[in-house]
Parts: sequence; structure tokens; C-alpha cells
Amino acid sequence: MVTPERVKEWESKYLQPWISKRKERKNKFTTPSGIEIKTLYTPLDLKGDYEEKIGFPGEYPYTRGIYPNMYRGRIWTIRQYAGFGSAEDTNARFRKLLEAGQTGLSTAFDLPTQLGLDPDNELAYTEVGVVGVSMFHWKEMDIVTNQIPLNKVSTSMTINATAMELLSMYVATAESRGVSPTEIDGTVQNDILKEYIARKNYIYPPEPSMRYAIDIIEYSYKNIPKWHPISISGYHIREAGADAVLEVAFTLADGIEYVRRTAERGIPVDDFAPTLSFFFAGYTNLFEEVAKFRAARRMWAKIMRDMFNAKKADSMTLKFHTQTGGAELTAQQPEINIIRTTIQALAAALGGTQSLHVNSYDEAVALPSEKAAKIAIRVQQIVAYESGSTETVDPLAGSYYVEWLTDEIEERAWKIIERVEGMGGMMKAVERGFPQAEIAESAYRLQKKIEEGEMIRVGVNMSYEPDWIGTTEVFRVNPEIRERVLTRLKKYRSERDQMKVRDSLNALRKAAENPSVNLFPYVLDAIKKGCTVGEISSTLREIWGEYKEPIIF
Ligand SMILES: C[C@H](C(=O)O)C(=O)SCCNC(=O)CCNC(=O)[C@H](O)C(C)(C)COP(=O)(O)OP(=O)(O)OC[C@H]1O[C@@H](n2cnc3c(N)ncnc32)[C@H](O)[C@@H]1OP(=O)(O)O
Repeated sequence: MVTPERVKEWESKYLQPWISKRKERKNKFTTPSGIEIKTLYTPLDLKGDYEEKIGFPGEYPYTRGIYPNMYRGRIWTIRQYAGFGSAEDTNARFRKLLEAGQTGLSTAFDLPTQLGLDPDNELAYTEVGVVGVSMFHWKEMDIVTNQIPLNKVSTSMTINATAMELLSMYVATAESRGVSPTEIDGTVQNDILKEYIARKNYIYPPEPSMRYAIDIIEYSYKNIPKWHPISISGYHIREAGADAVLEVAFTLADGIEYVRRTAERGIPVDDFAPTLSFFFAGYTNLFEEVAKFRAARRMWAKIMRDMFNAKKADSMTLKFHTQTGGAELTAQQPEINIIRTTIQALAAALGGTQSLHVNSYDEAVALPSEKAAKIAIRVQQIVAYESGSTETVDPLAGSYYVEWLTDEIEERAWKIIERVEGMGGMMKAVERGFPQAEIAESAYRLQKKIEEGEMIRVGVNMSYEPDWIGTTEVFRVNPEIRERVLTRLKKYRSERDQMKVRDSLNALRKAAENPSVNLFPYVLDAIKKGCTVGEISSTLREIWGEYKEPIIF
């Protein structure tokens, strides 16, 4: 039996004499979030009751996972984020990824699409097809998903300020192939709060943007029931420099705001909450990351049960996608990123993710080349089928260290959530610049640790080799695609019924003026009439205006 006296005895008899003669590597060991780590964890570090804290998988509080048998039944979805150039280029990449072993699609859109600008807009031209696929008319969605059965493959779309337009395009494409909206499965990111906080691709001011996001949640659970209308994202918060604790805290605080705003419309939480989904980063500190995922799951269950009085298990389970940490990739010695991403993917698997993207090793340099994208899938397959991490549920449970760290992250994250709630919720906190300031502070702390050598980045501040460069094949988008896209845009505009286009945009304008109307049917109608993303966005801009971020010191 381990007692505090027994631990003290071990410290004085074994540990102290040992380290007094052999100095330890550091005076203080901490996780990247700054949580101090002891030499040893024992059963004495576990607080609380097993059932209450850890429990069983598939059962409240879901610390051990949302399904009873987890990956013994089904491996997470291998969902690599991809998209570039025109719809044909992306469709070809999608089909190659599916052939290579990917089990779900994930679409990257270019900046004009994300910001509601058509490719012929002068602000858009040089960005067409650069960081994602150009997507301006529903027929382009038809090309992107050519030969992909929309009732069989689930598709994620990383789209926020124009999420309603893009989901409408997907619905229109499905319907044109005889697939009902009730059969399609996928996710739109639609997390506008984190755009203000970290990712910065917003268009409209926060209030109308929030209405737009909630309109999607409301329309989707009623009409596209298998769809996840939001992916509440900590990934971008982390990539902007937050540590793991802030990542959990701000993501769940965003989640609270979305649930509150949707429930305020009089919708019972158990009607829509099962469709919500989350998105986290997977970084290289394996134990902190696993603890983070487990803490987030437990906290969300508590939030839904205790704050929102949810009754359905499906409303309390935190379903999440993971992407390995882009900010941890190094442009130096790019091949060694494969090792990092493998550990990060293992963290996601040991943390119970539902869906996973592994970054390609060349992503600190350029968009992934085809070979690098294939290796990323192989990393997922090796973790899934060779590492043994999927044969039993939550294999790190019961590790004194991991359980302690899970508690510690939870405790610290609650304190931050309480501060956000004390400000009146995340919308108010964003207006005050609170999460932005906390993230900036954390980014500074982390960067300082790297620059001072306290945090190691192999290839950067350890084993730096200036000659080890240029071994990466750099993928570049073919500039000819712009002309191809512009020709098609002209064609679509000339072929449509101009009266119907005008009428649908007028109806949308009217709907936008009235906050109690759900906009989705109007956007869907405009898309089906052949309106472009740029035209719809311009109509909404006329009514709502554009957001300019205040500078906060
Ligand atoms: C950085 C970059 C940028 O900034 O641009 C980005 O944002 S990239 C961002 C990229 N984002 C993404 O890719 C987001 C991806 N998100 C998602 O895929 C979703 O939101 C998700 C996280 C809920 C995962 O959904 P999913 O369909 O892949 O996975 P699910 O867990 O729902 O599982 C699919 C089906 O398998 C079932 N299933 C799961 N496990 C089991 C099991 N053990 N036994 C039997 N059935 C099982 C589920 O119940 C479900 O069935 P049934 O269907 O019947 O319920």
C-alpha cells in the first residue's frame, strides 16, 4: 500500500542521495503548458472517485471515450485536409487519397471562397486556387465531388464566413444526383468565434455572423440530420500560440456560447447538441495531449449535463477531429517531421479522436506534394494497425501521471472558462480582446522558451544542420488554373436565368434585414438559381457591413 510516509521514505532513502550526486538535467520539469512535473506519480496523486472521474467508455463522463469499444469496432476516419487549384485538380487529389486509404474527405478552400469574393474580384485574382480549391458556383462542387458517392463518403469543409453558401452547394449537388439531404454526411467548420479569436477569416461583424452560424445549426439539424453543422475549433487557437490548457478552455467556452445562443431560440438542447462537433490539435508532448483530450471530453459532458440540462448521451459526448500540430513542423530537416507527426497521431489515437488529419512532412515549406500526402496516410495506418494503440480502449487510463495531468488540465481550464463566463460569455470576451490577449501572451512565452533553448526543437535549436535543405520537392499551384476558373465563371453567369437570380438575391436581402428569419432557405435558393458565393456575400455585406478588427493593446 502506498502511503505519503512511504513516498517520503523513498525520496529520502533513494531519490535525494541519488540526485545529490548526479545533478538532474533541469532544475524544473514542466509540460509545454507550464504545468510542473514531479519525478514520480503514484496512486496518491489520483483524486476522487473512479466512477465519477474516469468511469467506463460510452458512459458519462466519457473520460475513457465516447463509444464502448472505440477502435475495436471502427478506426477513426482517416481524413486528410486537401484542396488546391481548380475543382478538377482537387477532385483528382481526392480520388488519389481515397485510393491510398483515406476514409473521409476534407476540403480546403482558397481565400477568395473563404472571404466571399468571386475569382474575378480584383482582390481575389492572385489568391485563386492557392491555399485551397476555388469554389464559387454549385457546379464547381459537382466537379470537385465527381465520381464520389455523396451518400457513402462523409465530407468535411473548412469554411466559416461562407459556410451556408458552401453547404448549400453540397446539398444542391447531392439533389442533382438524386441523393436526398437526409442522406449526406459531413461537417462544415462554421466556427466564427475562433475566426475573430485566431484564424481571422471573418467577413461580417460578430452579431450578424453569430446569427448566420446559428441559422446553419438550426436548419441543419432539422433538414440535413446526419450533418455536423459546426466544428468548434481549438486547432487554430493552439496554432496561434495558445497552450493546451488555453486550447481546451477557449474551445469549450466557444461551445458554451453556441449552445446558449441556439437554445435561446427556444430549441431544446437535445434536438441539436448531438450534431455538434469539435476540432483539436495534436502536438508532440504525448502525455499532455492525451490528458487534454480526456479532460475536454469529461468537461463537455459536465457542461452539457449540468449547465444545459441535456438528457441524451449523444448531446454530452464530445466528438472531435484532430489535426497534427502545424506550428511544430520545421522547415529545417523537413523529413524529421514524419517522426513528429507520428507521435502526434499516436496522441490523437490514445486520446480517442473520431477523425484525424496528419500533416505532411513538407507543410512547413509548401502545400503537400502527392508523395508527402501519401506518407501522411501511411502514418495514420501504422498508428492504427501496427502500434497496438487500437486494440483496447483508452490504453493510458490508470497511468498515475496521465490521470493526474487530466485532472490538472481540467482544473486549470475551468478557471479560464469561469473568467470568460464572468465577462458574459465568449462573444463579450472576444469584444474585450480577452482570448486574443491570452493567446498572444502564451505565444510569446512559448517562442521565448524555444529561443532560450528551454524548449527543444530538433533541427532548430538542437542538431541544427545548415546544409540539410532543399531535399523537399516543393509543390506549386499551376497559374493556368485562374484562366480556367474565370472562363467557367463567365459561362455560368451567361447561362442562368437573370430574373431568377435577381429575385433570389432580393429575397435574401430582405431576409437578412430581419434577424428572426432563418437565412438558410434563402441562400440555398440563391445557390440553386446559379448565384455565386461572391454575389451572395455582397448582398449580405450590403445589409450587415464588414468587420474591421479593433486594435487592442
Ligand atoms: C487547419 C485548417 C485551416 O485552418 O484551414 C483546418 O481548419 S482543417 C479542418 C478539417 N476539419 C475536419 O476535417 C473536421 C472533421 N470532422 C468530422 O469528421 C466530424 O465532425 C466528426 C469529428 C464528428 C467525425 O465524424 P466521422 O463521421 O468521421 O466519425 P464518427 O465518429 O461520427 O463515426 C462515423 C460512424 O461510425 C460509427 N462508429 C464509430 N465508432 C464505432 C464503433 N466502435 N462501433 C460501431 N460504430 C462506430 C459512428 O457511430 C458513426 O455512425 P453514424 O454515422 O451512423 O452516426
